[in-house]
Amino acid sequence: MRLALIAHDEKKPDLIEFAQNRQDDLEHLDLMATGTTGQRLIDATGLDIERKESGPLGGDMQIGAEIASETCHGVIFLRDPLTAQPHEPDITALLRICDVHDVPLATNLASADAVLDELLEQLGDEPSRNG
Ligand SMILES: O=C(CO)COP(=O)(O)O
Repeated sequence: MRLALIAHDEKKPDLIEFAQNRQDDLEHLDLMATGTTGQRLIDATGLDIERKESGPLGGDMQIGAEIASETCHGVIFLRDPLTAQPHEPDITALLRICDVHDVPLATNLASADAVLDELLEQLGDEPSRNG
């Protein structure tokens, strides 16, 4: 079961805190992330994460390609809704391809636990919340 983790700069601290709280569960999944998000998560948690390109350099599109190939089964993408992004078309395309393939997608912290729990359930694992 493969999960993609992505956060815009203003939301990276939230995603790091989420990953620390749910580290035991995240270790059961095959993780990937956009470049900077992935490095920040690796530094903070030591989780094994495949790093794609940085979002503005095509990382969102690489994750979108995995979704189209059905090799990515969930996405947690903490978007910054208050800051314009130069690669907005790529972001829109990623959100769209999740809908095309009916892939669970969380775009804020309130729904991130639900996406993670869904993937764990598909794996047959019980979620173990630390937080
Ligand atoms: O821009 C992003 C998603 O649209 C995230 O990219 P980084 O993880 O490289 O900051």
